[in-house]
Amino acid sequence: MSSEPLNSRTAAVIPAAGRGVRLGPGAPKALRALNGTPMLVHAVRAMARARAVSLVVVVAPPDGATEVRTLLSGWLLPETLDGVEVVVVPGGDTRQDSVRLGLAALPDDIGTVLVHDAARPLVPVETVDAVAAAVRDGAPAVVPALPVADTVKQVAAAAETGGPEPVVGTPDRSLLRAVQTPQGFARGTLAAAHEQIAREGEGATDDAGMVERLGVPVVVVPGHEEAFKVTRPLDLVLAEAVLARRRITDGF
Ligand SMILES: Nc1ccn([C@@H]2O[C@H](COP(=O)(O)OP(=O)(O)OP(=O)(O)O)[C@@H](O)[C@H]2O)c(=O)n1
Ligand SMILES: C[C@](O)(CO)[C@H](O)COP(=O)(O)O
Repeated sequence: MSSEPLNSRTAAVIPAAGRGVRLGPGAPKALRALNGTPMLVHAVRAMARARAVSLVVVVAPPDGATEVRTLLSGWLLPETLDGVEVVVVPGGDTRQDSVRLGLAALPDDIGTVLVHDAARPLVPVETVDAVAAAVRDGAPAVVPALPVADTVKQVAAAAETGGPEPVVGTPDRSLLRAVQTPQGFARGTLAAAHEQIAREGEGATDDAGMVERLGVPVVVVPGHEEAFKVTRPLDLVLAEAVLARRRITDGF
């Protein structure tokens, strides 16, 4: 069982401080529009719609917190947020730093934390609810994930030759999962994982990976195809197509 008090609240931390280098030149990725609405606004709405979430901490580019605050106050009218509070703090040089800075902004009564990439703006609310429920049911760390569709090859550590890379193995695909966000945590577990990683000076590309290094169990719940990460230009095309379909089928 989780050691979090039963009456504690759930917050979502949204790291949104990345540049979006792989997306190509332009504004920071989280501020770029999808069908006219900034990606970050979609992401905040996705978190605020979740039953459990009562606070959203947006981690803005290090020098962009004021701009992001202004942008969000224009897009997110309080009456559309159903009482969910939105706070903006400046981020850091890496995703890991940004999440740590977001965690530092949480009030004491937050016991469950969902960490969600601004770059996954279209995650369905059912996925967010499932992650939050699994944490509140006692799992200290929960990741949504999908089976891997491609066969995956492991290659040798980068050679300097620039020639073809030698394959050293083919992991059993049925045991692999592609993980998404939001990843959900008992707050104490996530804070301890970030503290350990910062002390050891190591890096990790996701928060659950840090928790694994603590030796704390991480569990997987089903992810969703629409929770994909907008990383490269083609992902923008897919995201806008999903939004256009939602407008027809769901009316938003
Ligand atoms: N210093 C950073 C770097 C990344 N992120 C956030 O982490 C999430 C996942 O990162 P990714 O998709 O890799 O975004 P970028 O770092 O912006 O992309 P790229 O690597 O292409 O520059 C994004 O919401 C991004 O804004 C962050 O908050 N702070
Ligand atoms: C957290 C994450 O989205 C899980 O898939 C991913 O690890 C972020 O990685 P990136 O290198 O910042 O794209």
